[in-house]
Amino acid sequence: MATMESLIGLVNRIQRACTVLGDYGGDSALPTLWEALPSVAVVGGQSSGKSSVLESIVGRDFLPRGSGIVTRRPLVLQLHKTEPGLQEYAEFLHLPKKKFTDFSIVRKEIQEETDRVTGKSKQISPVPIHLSIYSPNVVNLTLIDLPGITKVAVEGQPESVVLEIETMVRSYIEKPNCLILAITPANQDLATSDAVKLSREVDPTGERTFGVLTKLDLMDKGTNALDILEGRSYPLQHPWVGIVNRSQADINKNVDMIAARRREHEFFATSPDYGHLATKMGSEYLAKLLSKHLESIIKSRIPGITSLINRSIDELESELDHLGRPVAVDAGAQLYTILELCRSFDRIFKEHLDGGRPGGDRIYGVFDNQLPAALRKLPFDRHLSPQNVRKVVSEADGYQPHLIAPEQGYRRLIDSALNYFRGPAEASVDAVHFVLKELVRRSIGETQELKRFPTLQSEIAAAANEALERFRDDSKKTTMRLVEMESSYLTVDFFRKLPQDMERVGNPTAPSAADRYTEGHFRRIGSNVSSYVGMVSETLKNTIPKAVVHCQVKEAKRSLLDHFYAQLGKKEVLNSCFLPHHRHFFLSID
Ligand SMILES: Nc1nc2c(ncn2[C@@H]2O[C@H](COP(=O)(O)OP(=O)(O)OP(=O)(O)O)[C@@H](O)[C@H]2O)c(=O)[nH]1
Repeated sequence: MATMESLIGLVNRIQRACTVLGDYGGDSALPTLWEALPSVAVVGGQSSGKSSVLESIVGRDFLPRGSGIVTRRPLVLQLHKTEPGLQEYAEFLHLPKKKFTDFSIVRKEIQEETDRVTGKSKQISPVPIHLSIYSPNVVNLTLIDLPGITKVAVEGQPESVVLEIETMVRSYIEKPNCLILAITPANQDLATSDAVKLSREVDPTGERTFGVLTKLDLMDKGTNALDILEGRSYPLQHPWVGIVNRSQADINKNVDMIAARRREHEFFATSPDYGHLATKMGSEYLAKLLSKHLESIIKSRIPGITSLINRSIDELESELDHLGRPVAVDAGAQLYTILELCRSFDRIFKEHLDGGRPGGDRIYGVFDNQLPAALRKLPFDRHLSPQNVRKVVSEADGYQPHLIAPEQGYRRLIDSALNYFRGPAEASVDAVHFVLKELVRRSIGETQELKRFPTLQSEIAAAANEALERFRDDSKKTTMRLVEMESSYLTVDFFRKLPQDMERVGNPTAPSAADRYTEGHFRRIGSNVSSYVGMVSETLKNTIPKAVVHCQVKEAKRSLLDHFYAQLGKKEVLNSCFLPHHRHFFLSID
Protein backbone atom coordinates (compact mmCIF):
# COMPACT_ATOMS: atom_id res chain seq x y z
CA MET A 1 0.00 0.00 0.00
CA ALA A 2 2.80 2.37 0.91
CA THR A 3 4.39 1.86 -2.51
CA MET A 4 1.10 2.47 -4.24
CA GLU A 5 0.68 5.71 -2.34
CA SER A 6 4.11 6.82 -3.39
CA LEU A 7 3.21 5.82 -6.91
CA ILE A 8 0.22 8.15 -6.81
CA GLY A 9 2.55 10.77 -5.39
CA LEU A 10 4.79 10.24 -8.40
CA VAL A 11 1.88 10.59 -10.75
CA ASN A 12 0.93 13.80 -8.99
CA ARG A 13 4.43 15.16 -9.49
CA ILE A 14 4.35 14.27 -13.18
CA GLN A 15 1.05 16.10 -13.48
CA ARG A 16 2.55 19.16 -11.87
CA ALA A 17 5.47 18.98 -14.29
CA CYS A 18 3.00 18.74 -17.17
CA THR A 19 1.21 21.86 -16.00
CA VAL A 20 4.47 23.76 -15.67
CA LEU A 21 5.27 22.78 -19.24
CA GLY A 22 1.88 23.99 -20.40
CA ASP A 23 0.64 20.45 -20.94
CA TYR A 24 -2.66 20.23 -19.15
CA GLY A 25 -4.32 18.10 -21.76
CA GLY A 26 -5.70 21.20 -23.44
CA ASP A 27 -6.14 21.68 -27.15
CA SER A 28 -2.97 19.90 -28.15
CA ALA A 29 -3.49 17.72 -31.18
CA LEU A 30 -0.78 15.38 -29.94
CA PRO A 31 -1.22 12.80 -27.23
CA THR A 32 0.14 14.36 -24.06
CA LEU A 33 1.63 12.85 -20.97
CA TRP A 34 -1.11 14.45 -18.92
CA GLU A 35 -3.72 12.51 -20.79
CA ALA A 36 -1.95 9.26 -20.05
CA LEU A 37 -2.27 9.88 -16.32
CA PRO A 38 -5.47 9.30 -14.42
CA SER A 39 -7.22 12.09 -12.57
CA VAL A 40 -10.63 12.72 -11.03
CA ALA A 41 -12.87 15.52 -12.22
CA VAL A 42 -15.73 16.80 -10.10
CA VAL A 43 -18.74 17.56 -12.25
CA GLY A 44 -22.15 18.84 -11.33
CA GLY A 45 -24.71 21.54 -11.69
CA GLN A 46 -24.45 24.74 -9.70
CA SER A 47 -25.08 24.32 -5.98
CA SER A 48 -25.18 20.57 -6.37
CA GLY A 49 -22.62 20.34 -3.55
CA LYS A 50 -19.36 20.01 -5.49
CA SER A 51 -17.40 22.33 -3.23
CA SER A 52 -18.83 20.64 -0.20
CA VAL A 53 -17.80 17.17 -1.45
CA LEU A 54 -14.34 18.38 -2.32
CA GLU A 55 -13.92 20.05 1.02
CA SER A 56 -15.08 17.08 2.98
CA ILE A 57 -12.71 14.80 1.05
CA VAL A 58 -9.95 17.21 2.02
CA GLY A 59 -11.39 17.83 5.46
CA ARG A 60 -10.89 21.59 5.13
CA ASP A 61 -12.81 24.72 4.16
CA PHE A 62 -10.87 26.38 1.43
CA LEU A 63 -13.01 26.77 -1.66
CA PRO A 64 -14.57 30.07 -2.62
CA ARG A 65 -18.27 30.29 -2.01
CA GLY A 66 -20.86 32.63 -3.38
CA SER A 67 -23.80 32.86 -5.68
CA GLY A 68 -23.57 32.42 -9.44
CA ILE A 69 -20.53 30.92 -11.05
CA VAL A 70 -17.86 30.79 -8.40
CA THR A 71 -15.48 28.32 -9.99
CA ARG A 72 -14.50 30.03 -13.20
CA ARG A 73 -11.22 28.26 -13.84
CA PRO A 74 -10.55 24.56 -13.40
CA LEU A 75 -8.91 23.90 -10.06
CA VAL A 76 -6.43 21.06 -10.08
CA LEU A 77 -6.30 19.93 -6.50
CA GLN A 78 -3.62 17.50 -5.46
CA LEU A 79 -3.92 15.91 -2.09
CA HIS A 80 -0.74 14.63 -0.51
CA LYS A 81 -0.90 12.49 2.57
CA THR A 82 1.75 13.47 5.12
CA GLU A 83 2.97 11.83 8.32
CA PRO A 84 0.56 12.05 11.28
CA GLY A 85 1.17 15.08 13.45
CA LEU A 86 2.61 17.24 10.70
CA GLN A 87 1.03 20.60 10.07
CA GLU A 88 -1.33 20.92 7.15
CA TYR A 89 -0.51 23.41 4.46
CA ALA A 90 -1.41 24.33 0.93
CA GLU A 91 0.79 25.44 -1.93
CA PHE A 92 -0.05 26.99 -5.28
CA LEU A 93 1.95 26.21 -8.36
CA HIS A 94 1.88 29.88 -9.34
CA LEU A 95 3.31 30.83 -5.91
CA PRO A 96 6.03 28.25 -5.41
CA LYS A 97 7.61 27.88 -1.98
CA LYS A 98 4.82 29.87 -0.32
CA LYS A 99 3.13 27.71 2.29
CA PHE A 100 -0.44 28.56 3.22
CA THR A 101 -1.52 27.28 6.60
CA ASP A 102 -4.55 29.51 6.80
CA PHE A 103 -7.11 27.97 4.51
CA SER A 104 -9.23 31.09 4.35
CA ILE A 105 -6.26 32.76 2.60
CA VAL A 106 -6.15 29.82 0.22
CA ARG A 107 -9.74 30.59 -0.66
CA LYS A 108 -8.87 34.25 -1.21
CA GLU A 109 -5.92 33.35 -3.40
CA ILE A 110 -8.09 31.06 -5.56
CA GLN A 111 -10.47 33.97 -6.07
CA GLU A 112 -7.69 36.42 -6.87
CA GLU A 113 -5.85 34.05 -9.16
CA THR A 114 -9.12 33.40 -11.00
CA ASP A 115 -9.58 37.14 -11.45
CA ARG A 116 -5.99 37.58 -12.61
CA VAL A 117 -6.67 35.50 -15.71
CA THR A 118 -10.34 36.15 -16.29
CA GLY A 119 -10.69 39.65 -14.94
CA LYS A 120 -13.50 40.38 -12.57
CA SER A 121 -15.99 40.06 -15.40
CA LYS A 122 -17.26 36.57 -14.52
CA GLN A 123 -15.61 35.25 -17.66
CA ILE A 124 -14.34 31.70 -17.55
CA SER A 125 -10.94 30.35 -18.55
CA PRO A 126 -9.74 26.82 -19.27
CA VAL A 127 -6.30 27.54 -17.73
CA PRO A 128 -6.25 25.61 -14.47
CA ILE A 129 -5.20 26.79 -11.04
CA HIS A 130 -2.93 24.24 -9.44
CA LEU A 131 -3.24 23.72 -5.72
CA SER A 132 -1.55 21.12 -3.56
CA ILE A 133 -2.71 20.30 -0.08
CA TYR A 134 -0.37 18.47 2.28
CA SER A 135 -2.12 16.93 5.21
CA PRO A 136 -2.13 13.79 7.37
CA ASN A 137 -5.89 13.73 6.95
CA VAL A 138 -6.10 13.16 3.20
CA VAL A 139 -5.31 10.38 0.77
CA ASN A 140 -3.12 10.87 -2.25
CA LEU A 141 -5.49 12.00 -4.89
CA THR A 142 -5.74 14.51 -7.74
CA LEU A 143 -9.09 16.17 -8.13
CA ILE A 144 -10.13 18.67 -10.74
CA ASP A 145 -12.88 21.04 -9.77
CA LEU A 146 -14.69 22.36 -12.78
CA PRO A 147 -17.06 25.29 -13.11
CA GLY A 148 -20.61 24.30 -12.26
CA ILE A 149 -22.72 23.47 -15.25
CA THR A 150 -25.35 26.12 -15.67
CA LYS A 151 -28.36 26.64 -17.84
CA VAL A 152 -28.40 30.44 -17.72
CA ALA A 153 -25.73 33.09 -17.94
CA VAL A 154 -25.65 35.50 -15.03
CA GLU A 155 -25.42 39.22 -15.39
CA GLY A 156 -22.16 40.35 -16.93
CA GLN A 157 -21.65 37.09 -18.76
CA PRO A 158 -22.23 36.52 -22.43
CA GLU A 159 -24.90 33.95 -23.38
CA SER A 160 -22.07 31.81 -24.76
CA VAL A 161 -20.83 31.09 -21.24
CA VAL A 162 -23.34 28.25 -20.83
CA LEU A 163 -21.91 26.44 -23.82
CA GLU A 164 -18.35 27.40 -22.92
CA ILE A 165 -18.62 25.76 -19.50
CA GLU A 166 -20.15 22.65 -20.94
CA THR A 167 -17.42 22.46 -23.58
CA MET A 168 -14.70 22.93 -20.98
CA VAL A 169 -16.17 20.34 -18.65
CA ARG A 170 -16.57 17.92 -21.52
CA SER A 171 -12.97 18.48 -22.63
CA TYR A 172 -11.79 17.26 -19.21
CA ILE A 173 -14.15 14.38 -18.65
CA GLU A 174 -14.10 12.95 -22.16
CA LYS A 175 -10.45 11.93 -21.71
CA PRO A 176 -10.43 8.19 -21.22
CA ASN A 177 -8.16 8.47 -18.19
CA CYS A 178 -10.39 10.87 -16.32
CA LEU A 179 -12.55 9.47 -13.56
CA ILE A 180 -15.78 11.38 -13.27
CA LEU A 181 -17.18 12.31 -9.91
CA ALA A 182 -20.73 13.09 -10.97
CA ILE A 183 -22.41 15.09 -8.21
CA THR A 184 -26.19 15.10 -8.07
CA PRO A 185 -28.28 16.45 -5.21
CA ALA A 186 -30.70 13.82 -3.87
CA ASN A 187 -33.45 16.38 -3.65
CA GLN A 188 -33.43 16.81 -7.39
CA ASP A 189 -34.76 14.51 -10.09
CA LEU A 190 -31.94 12.28 -11.31
CA ALA A 191 -33.29 12.55 -14.85
CA THR A 192 -32.56 16.29 -14.86
CA SER A 193 -29.06 15.94 -13.37
CA ASP A 194 -26.53 17.75 -15.54
CA ALA A 195 -23.72 15.65 -14.12
CA VAL A 196 -25.43 12.39 -14.98
CA LYS A 197 -26.41 13.62 -18.42
CA LEU A 198 -22.90 14.76 -19.33
CA SER A 199 -21.07 11.78 -17.87
CA ARG A 200 -23.41 9.39 -19.66
CA GLU A 201 -22.52 11.15 -22.89
CA VAL A 202 -18.76 10.79 -22.48
CA ASP A 203 -18.79 7.49 -20.58
CA PRO A 204 -21.78 5.50 -21.83
CA THR A 205 -20.71 2.27 -20.10
CA GLY A 206 -20.28 4.12 -16.81
CA GLU A 207 -16.98 2.42 -16.05
CA ARG A 208 -15.19 5.60 -15.07
CA THR A 209 -18.12 7.43 -13.56
CA PHE A 210 -18.63 7.58 -9.80
CA GLY A 211 -22.15 8.68 -8.94
CA VAL A 212 -22.33 10.84 -5.83
CA LEU A 213 -25.64 11.72 -4.28
CA THR A 214 -25.51 14.76 -1.99
CA LYS A 215 -28.11 16.34 0.25
CA LEU A 216 -29.57 13.01 1.35
CA ASP A 217 -30.63 14.80 4.53
CA LEU A 218 -32.76 17.20 2.55
CA MET A 219 -34.99 14.60 0.97
CA ASP A 220 -38.70 14.81 1.67
CA LYS A 221 -39.78 12.85 4.66
CA GLY A 222 -40.89 9.37 3.73
CA THR A 223 -38.75 9.23 0.60
CA ASN A 224 -35.31 7.76 0.20
CA ALA A 225 -32.68 7.30 -2.47
CA LEU A 226 -32.23 3.54 -2.09
CA ASP A 227 -33.22 2.87 -5.68
CA ILE A 228 -30.31 4.99 -6.82
CA LEU A 229 -27.81 4.05 -4.12
CA GLU A 230 -28.41 0.35 -4.63
CA GLY A 231 -27.92 0.78 -8.35
CA ARG A 232 -31.40 -0.01 -9.55
CA SER A 233 -32.59 3.22 -11.15
CA TYR A 234 -29.32 4.27 -12.71
CA PRO A 235 -26.78 1.46 -12.57
CA LEU A 236 -23.12 2.38 -12.86
CA GLN A 237 -20.15 0.09 -12.88
CA HIS A 238 -19.18 1.54 -9.51
CA PRO A 239 -21.60 1.77 -6.62
CA TRP A 240 -23.25 5.10 -5.91
CA VAL A 241 -22.05 6.89 -2.80
CA GLY A 242 -24.42 8.92 -0.67
CA ILE A 243 -23.11 12.03 1.09
CA VAL A 244 -24.36 14.39 3.73
CA ASN A 245 -22.50 17.68 3.67
CA ARG A 246 -22.88 20.63 5.91
CA SER A 247 -25.97 22.66 5.31
CA GLN A 248 -25.75 26.38 4.73
CA ALA A 249 -26.85 26.82 8.33
CA ASP A 250 -23.94 24.63 9.48
CA ILE A 251 -21.54 26.67 7.43
CA ASN A 252 -22.90 29.87 8.85
CA LYS A 253 -22.47 28.44 12.35
CA ASN A 254 -18.90 27.48 11.47
CA VAL A 255 -19.43 23.81 12.14
CA ASP A 256 -16.02 22.38 11.57
CA MET A 257 -15.20 19.67 9.14
CA ILE A 258 -14.31 16.98 11.64
CA ALA A 259 -17.59 17.51 13.42
CA ALA A 260 -19.38 17.45 10.08
CA ARG A 261 -17.77 14.12 9.20
CA ARG A 262 -18.80 12.69 12.53
CA ARG A 263 -22.33 13.89 11.98
CA GLU A 264 -22.39 12.39 8.50
CA HIS A 265 -21.15 9.11 9.91
CA GLU A 266 -23.92 9.15 12.53
CA PHE A 267 -26.49 10.01 9.88
CA PHE A 268 -25.80 6.81 7.97
CA ALA A 269 -25.16 4.60 10.99
CA THR A 270 -28.44 5.54 12.59
CA SER A 271 -30.53 5.86 9.43
CA PRO A 272 -33.31 3.29 9.16
CA ASP A 273 -33.08 3.56 5.36
CA TYR A 274 -29.32 3.53 4.85
CA GLY A 275 -28.05 1.77 8.00
CA HIS A 276 -27.23 -1.40 6.08
CA LEU A 277 -25.11 0.64 3.65
CA ALA A 278 -23.41 2.74 6.34
CA THR A 279 -19.89 1.39 5.71
CA LYS A 280 -20.15 2.28 2.04
CA MET A 281 -21.48 5.79 2.43
CA GLY A 282 -20.04 9.18 3.37
CA SER A 283 -17.27 11.43 2.16
CA GLU A 284 -14.52 9.54 3.94
CA TYR A 285 -15.53 6.35 2.22
CA LEU A 286 -15.73 8.18 -1.11
CA ALA A 287 -12.19 9.46 -0.71
CA LYS A 288 -10.87 5.96 0.02
CA LEU A 289 -12.85 4.47 -2.84
CA LEU A 290 -11.42 6.96 -5.26
CA SER A 291 -7.89 6.53 -4.06
CA LYS A 292 -8.11 2.75 -4.30
CA HIS A 293 -9.56 2.92 -7.74
CA LEU A 294 -6.87 5.33 -8.84
CA GLU A 295 -4.23 2.91 -7.63
CA SER A 296 -5.68 0.05 -9.60
CA ILE A 297 -5.91 2.24 -12.68
CA ILE A 298 -2.33 3.40 -12.36
CA LYS A 299 -1.29 -0.21 -11.96
CA SER A 300 -3.08 -1.19 -15.13
CA ARG A 301 -1.80 1.88 -16.95
CA ILE A 302 1.85 1.55 -15.97
CA PRO A 303 2.76 -0.34 -19.16
CA GLY A 304 1.02 2.35 -21.23
CA ILE A 305 2.64 5.21 -19.34
CA THR A 306 6.03 3.52 -19.56
CA SER A 307 5.70 3.03 -23.26
CA LEU A 308 4.58 6.64 -23.72
CA ILE A 309 7.58 7.86 -21.75
CA ASN A 310 9.89 5.50 -23.60
CA ARG A 311 8.43 6.56 -26.88
CA SER A 312 9.00 10.16 -25.93
CA ILE A 313 12.54 9.31 -24.85
CA ASP A 314 13.17 7.55 -28.17
CA GLU A 315 11.80 10.52 -30.05
CA LEU A 316 13.94 12.90 -28.04
CA GLU A 317 17.00 10.71 -28.53
CA SER A 318 16.55 10.66 -32.26
CA GLU A 319 15.95 14.38 -32.27
CA LEU A 320 19.12 14.81 -30.28
CA ASP A 321 20.99 12.65 -32.77
CA HIS A 322 19.53 14.77 -35.46
CA LEU A 323 20.61 17.96 -33.72
CA GLY A 324 23.92 16.59 -32.59
CA ARG A 325 25.21 15.63 -29.20
CA PRO A 326 26.44 18.13 -26.66
CA VAL A 327 29.97 19.28 -27.13
CA ALA A 328 32.58 18.85 -24.44
CA VAL A 329 33.49 21.87 -22.40
CA ASP A 330 37.27 21.85 -22.68
CA ALA A 331 38.84 23.93 -25.41
CA GLY A 332 40.64 21.00 -27.06
CA ALA A 333 37.48 18.98 -27.51
CA GLN A 334 35.65 22.04 -28.70
CA LEU A 335 38.32 22.75 -31.27
CA TYR A 336 38.00 19.18 -32.42
CA THR A 337 34.24 19.57 -32.70
CA ILE A 338 34.56 22.80 -34.65
CA LEU A 339 36.92 21.09 -37.08
CA GLU A 340 34.49 18.19 -37.41
CA LEU A 341 31.65 20.58 -38.16
CA CYS A 342 33.79 22.46 -40.69
CA ARG A 343 34.69 19.22 -42.36
CA SER A 344 31.04 18.23 -42.64
CA PHE A 345 30.30 21.55 -44.28
CA ASP A 346 33.31 21.24 -46.56
CA ARG A 347 32.27 17.74 -47.60
CA ILE A 348 28.83 18.96 -48.59
CA PHE A 349 30.30 21.95 -50.43
CA LYS A 350 32.56 19.65 -52.42
CA GLU A 351 29.65 17.38 -53.21
CA HIS A 352 27.93 20.36 -54.78
CA LEU A 353 30.96 21.06 -56.96
CA ASP A 354 31.68 17.48 -57.88
CA GLY A 355 28.12 16.64 -58.77
CA GLY A 356 26.87 14.64 -55.78
CA ARG A 357 24.56 17.56 -55.11
CA PRO A 358 23.18 20.06 -57.61
CA GLY A 359 24.61 23.48 -58.38
CA GLY A 360 28.15 22.76 -59.63
CA ASP A 361 26.83 22.45 -63.18
CA ARG A 362 26.06 26.15 -63.14
CA ILE A 363 29.77 26.80 -63.34
CA TYR A 364 29.95 24.87 -66.57
CA GLY A 365 26.93 26.92 -67.68
CA VAL A 366 29.07 30.05 -67.31
CA PHE A 367 31.76 28.61 -69.56
CA ASP A 368 29.43 27.00 -72.04
CA ASN A 369 26.84 29.75 -72.48
CA GLN A 370 27.60 32.97 -70.71
CA LEU A 371 31.20 33.39 -71.81
CA PRO A 372 30.72 32.46 -75.51
CA ALA A 373 27.61 34.65 -75.68
CA ALA A 374 29.49 37.59 -74.17
CA LEU A 375 32.35 37.08 -76.61
CA ARG A 376 29.96 36.97 -79.54
CA LYS A 377 28.38 40.21 -78.45
CA LEU A 378 31.64 42.19 -78.46
CA PRO A 379 31.27 45.15 -80.86
CA PHE A 380 33.97 44.13 -83.32
CA ASP A 381 31.77 44.88 -86.34
CA ARG A 382 31.65 48.51 -85.35
CA HIS A 383 35.24 48.61 -84.25
CA LEU A 384 36.48 47.05 -87.51
CA SER A 385 34.13 48.86 -89.86
CA PRO A 386 35.98 50.34 -92.88
CA GLN A 387 35.34 53.84 -91.55
CA ASN A 388 36.88 53.12 -88.15
CA VAL A 389 39.71 51.14 -89.70
CA ARG A 390 40.46 54.08 -91.99
CA LYS A 391 40.42 56.42 -89.03
CA VAL A 392 42.68 54.30 -86.85
CA VAL A 393 45.07 53.46 -89.69
CA SER A 394 45.31 57.08 -90.83
CA GLU A 395 45.98 58.24 -87.33
CA ALA A 396 48.67 55.61 -86.95
CA ASP A 397 50.21 56.54 -90.27
CA GLY A 398 50.54 60.16 -89.34
CA TYR A 399 51.83 62.50 -91.99
CA GLN A 400 53.40 59.66 -93.96
CA PRO A 401 50.81 57.14 -95.17
CA HIS A 402 51.92 53.52 -95.05
CA LEU A 403 53.64 52.21 -98.08
CA ILE A 404 52.91 48.52 -98.10
CA ALA A 405 50.97 47.38 -95.08
CA PRO A 406 49.84 49.60 -92.20
CA GLU A 407 51.87 47.88 -89.47
CA GLN A 408 51.10 50.51 -86.85
CA GLY A 409 47.46 50.63 -87.87
CA TYR A 410 47.17 46.85 -87.54
CA ARG A 411 48.73 46.94 -84.12
CA ARG A 412 46.49 49.69 -82.88
CA LEU A 413 43.39 48.00 -84.24
CA ILE A 414 44.36 44.69 -82.69
CA ASP A 415 45.35 46.23 -79.38
CA SER A 416 42.12 48.10 -78.95
CA ALA A 417 40.09 45.07 -80.11
CA LEU A 418 41.83 42.81 -77.58
CA ASN A 419 40.96 45.27 -74.86
CA TYR A 420 37.33 44.32 -75.33
CA PHE A 421 38.07 40.83 -74.00
CA ARG A 422 38.56 42.18 -70.50
CA GLY A 423 34.79 42.55 -70.04
CA PRO A 424 33.74 38.92 -70.67
CA ALA A 425 36.78 37.64 -68.76
CA GLU A 426 35.88 39.66 -65.72
CA ALA A 427 32.22 38.75 -66.02
CA SER A 428 33.06 35.03 -66.06
CA VAL A 429 35.12 35.41 -62.90
CA ASP A 430 32.26 37.22 -61.18
CA ALA A 431 29.63 34.77 -62.38
CA VAL A 432 31.58 31.81 -61.02
CA HIS A 433 32.20 33.71 -57.80
CA PHE A 434 28.48 34.11 -57.26
CA VAL A 435 27.80 30.46 -58.00
CA LEU A 436 30.41 29.50 -55.41
CA LYS A 437 28.97 31.91 -52.87
CA GLU A 438 25.52 30.46 -53.38
CA LEU A 439 26.91 26.94 -52.95
CA VAL A 440 28.52 27.99 -49.67
CA ARG A 441 25.17 29.32 -48.49
CA ARG A 442 23.37 26.15 -49.49
CA SER A 443 26.01 23.88 -48.01
CA ILE A 444 25.77 25.63 -44.65
CA GLY A 445 22.02 25.20 -44.72
CA GLU A 446 22.41 21.53 -45.56
CA THR A 447 24.93 20.78 -42.81
CA GLN A 448 22.51 19.42 -40.23
CA GLU A 449 25.10 19.26 -37.46
CA LEU A 450 25.66 23.02 -37.80
CA LYS A 451 22.03 23.91 -37.28
CA ARG A 452 22.30 24.38 -33.55
CA PHE A 453 25.37 26.60 -33.76
CA PRO A 454 24.21 29.77 -35.46
CA THR A 455 27.31 31.69 -34.44
CA LEU A 456 29.63 29.10 -35.86
CA GLN A 457 27.47 29.00 -38.98
CA SER A 458 27.96 32.68 -39.64
CA GLU A 459 31.65 32.45 -38.83
CA ILE A 460 32.11 29.67 -41.36
CA ALA A 461 30.04 31.57 -43.92
CA ALA A 462 32.12 34.70 -43.36
CA ALA A 463 35.40 32.79 -43.59
CA ALA A 464 34.31 30.96 -46.75
CA ASN A 465 33.11 34.14 -48.43
CA GLU A 466 36.28 35.93 -47.53
CA ALA A 467 38.27 33.09 -49.09
CA LEU A 468 36.09 33.24 -52.21
CA GLU A 469 36.81 36.99 -52.49
CA ARG A 470 40.52 36.27 -52.42
CA PHE A 471 40.15 33.58 -55.07
CA ARG A 472 38.15 36.01 -57.18
CA ASP A 473 40.86 38.66 -57.00
CA ASP A 474 43.46 36.13 -57.99
CA SER A 475 41.29 34.81 -60.79
CA LYS A 476 40.73 38.32 -62.13
CA LYS A 477 44.44 39.00 -62.18
CA THR A 478 45.08 35.73 -63.99
CA THR A 479 42.40 36.18 -66.63
CA MET A 480 43.43 39.81 -67.20
CA ARG A 481 46.94 38.56 -67.67
CA LEU A 482 45.71 36.13 -70.31
CA VAL A 483 44.18 39.04 -72.18
CA GLU A 484 47.29 41.18 -71.76
CA MET A 485 49.47 38.33 -72.99
CA GLU A 486 47.45 38.25 -76.18
CA SER A 487 48.28 41.94 -76.72
CA SER A 488 51.90 41.55 -75.73
CA TYR A 489 52.88 39.25 -78.52
CA LEU A 490 50.84 38.67 -81.62
CA THR A 491 50.86 35.37 -83.47
CA VAL A 492 53.22 36.20 -86.28
CA ASP A 493 52.35 33.14 -88.28
CA PHE A 494 48.81 34.29 -88.65
CA PHE A 495 49.93 37.39 -90.52
CA ARG A 496 52.60 35.57 -92.47
CA LYS A 497 49.91 33.32 -93.85
CA LEU A 498 47.74 36.23 -94.90
CA PRO A 499 47.89 37.02 -98.62
CA GLN A 500 49.95 40.16 -98.69
CA ASP A 501 48.77 43.09 -100.67
CA MET A 502 52.28 43.44 -102.01
CA GLU A 503 52.31 39.92 -103.35
CA ARG A 504 49.30 40.70 -105.37
CA VAL A 505 51.02 43.48 -107.31
CA GLY A 506 50.98 42.48 -110.94
CA ASN A 507 48.18 40.12 -110.34
CA PRO A 508 45.21 41.24 -112.43
CA THR A 509 42.79 40.35 -109.65
CA ALA A 510 44.81 42.21 -107.04
CA PRO A 511 43.82 45.74 -106.25
CA SER A 512 45.97 48.28 -107.93
CA ALA A 513 48.06 50.80 -105.98
CA ALA A 514 45.38 53.31 -106.71
CA ASP A 515 43.08 50.99 -104.81
CA ARG A 516 45.23 51.04 -101.76
CA TYR A 517 43.36 53.72 -99.93
CA THR A 518 39.89 52.84 -101.10
CA GLU A 519 37.20 51.39 -98.86
CA GLY A 520 38.01 47.86 -100.02
CA HIS A 521 41.52 48.27 -98.70
CA PHE A 522 40.29 49.18 -95.25
CA ARG A 523 37.65 46.50 -95.36
CA ARG A 524 40.36 43.98 -96.03
CA ILE A 525 42.43 45.28 -93.15
CA GLY A 526 39.31 45.14 -90.94
CA SER A 527 38.59 41.60 -92.02
CA ASN A 528 42.20 40.52 -91.39
CA VAL A 529 42.10 42.02 -87.92
CA SER A 530 38.69 40.49 -87.38
CA SER A 531 39.88 37.01 -88.19
CA TYR A 532 42.88 37.49 -85.93
CA VAL A 533 40.63 38.68 -83.13
CA GLY A 534 38.32 35.71 -83.85
CA MET A 535 41.27 33.40 -83.38
CA VAL A 536 42.16 35.09 -80.09
CA SER A 537 38.54 34.87 -79.02
CA GLU A 538 38.59 31.10 -79.60
CA THR A 539 41.75 30.84 -77.54
CA LEU A 540 40.35 32.89 -74.67
CA LYS A 541 37.09 30.96 -74.77
CA ASN A 542 39.22 27.99 -73.78
CA THR A 543 41.79 29.58 -71.52
CA ILE A 544 39.53 31.81 -69.40
CA PRO A 545 37.65 28.76 -68.00
CA LYS A 546 40.97 27.10 -67.27
CA ALA A 547 42.15 30.14 -65.34
CA VAL A 548 38.83 30.48 -63.51
CA VAL A 549 38.73 26.83 -62.49
CA HIS A 550 42.35 26.91 -61.50
CA CYS A 551 42.09 30.05 -59.40
CA GLN A 552 38.57 29.83 -57.97
CA VAL A 553 36.96 26.40 -58.21
CA LYS A 554 40.01 24.28 -57.47
CA GLU A 555 41.14 26.63 -54.74
CA ALA A 556 37.69 26.60 -53.17
CA LYS A 557 37.80 22.83 -53.10
CA ARG A 558 41.31 22.75 -51.79
CA SER A 559 41.53 25.54 -49.28
CA LEU A 560 38.18 27.22 -48.65
CA LEU A 561 38.56 27.18 -44.86
CA ASP A 562 42.36 27.12 -44.62
CA HIS A 563 42.55 30.65 -43.26
CA PHE A 564 39.83 29.86 -40.77
CA TYR A 565 41.68 26.75 -39.58
CA ALA A 566 44.87 28.75 -39.28
CA GLN A 567 43.09 31.33 -37.16
CA LEU A 568 41.63 28.61 -34.96
CA GLY A 569 44.99 26.96 -34.54
CA LYS A 570 46.94 30.15 -33.95
CA LYS A 571 44.61 31.78 -31.50
CA GLU A 572 43.02 30.19 -28.58
CA VAL A 573 39.32 29.55 -28.64
CA LEU A 574 38.19 31.91 -25.94
CA ASN A 575 34.87 32.16 -24.21
CA SER A 576 33.52 29.18 -26.03
CA CYS A 577 30.47 28.18 -24.15
CA PHE A 578 27.14 26.51 -24.38
CA LEU A 579 23.87 27.86 -23.18
CA PRO A 580 22.13 24.54 -22.61
CA HIS A 581 18.63 25.94 -22.73
CA HIS A 582 19.27 27.34 -26.15
CA ARG A 583 21.63 24.61 -27.18
CA HIS A 584 23.60 27.29 -28.96
CA PHE A 585 27.28 27.21 -29.29
CA PHE A 586 29.00 30.52 -29.00
CA LEU A 587 32.37 30.81 -30.48
CA SER A 588 34.48 33.86 -30.11
CA ILE A 589 37.94 34.21 -31.41
CA ASP A 590 39.93 37.08 -30.11
N1 LIG B 1 -28.22 20.07 4.06
C1 LIG B 1 -27.28 19.89 3.12
N2 LIG B 1 -26.85 20.96 2.47
C2 LIG B 1 -25.90 20.76 1.51
C3 LIG B 1 -25.37 19.49 1.22
N3 LIG B 1 -24.46 19.63 0.25
C4 LIG B 1 -24.39 20.92 -0.03
N4 LIG B 1 -25.24 21.62 0.72
C5 LIG B 1 -25.47 23.05 0.66
O1 LIG B 1 -25.76 23.41 -0.67
C6 LIG B 1 -25.21 24.68 -0.98
C7 LIG B 1 -24.34 24.55 -2.22
O2 LIG B 1 -23.27 23.69 -1.95
P1 LIG B 1 -21.86 23.85 -2.63
O3 LIG B 1 -21.01 22.78 -2.09
O4 LIG B 1 -21.42 25.25 -2.53
O5 LIG B 1 -22.26 23.50 -4.11
P2 LIG B 1 -21.43 23.72 -5.46
O6 LIG B 1 -21.88 22.65 -6.39
O7 LIG B 1 -20.02 23.78 -5.19
O8 LIG B 1 -21.96 25.11 -5.94
P3 LIG B 1 -21.27 26.17 -6.93
O9 LIG B 1 -19.84 26.30 -6.52
O10 LIG B 1 -22.06 27.43 -6.69
O11 LIG B 1 -21.46 25.63 -8.29
C8 LIG B 1 -24.44 25.11 0.23
O12 LIG B 1 -25.21 26.00 0.98
C9 LIG B 1 -24.26 23.84 1.04
O13 LIG B 1 -24.20 24.05 2.42
C10 LIG B 1 -25.87 18.38 1.94
O14 LIG B 1 -25.49 17.22 1.74
N5 LIG B 1 -26.82 18.65 2.87
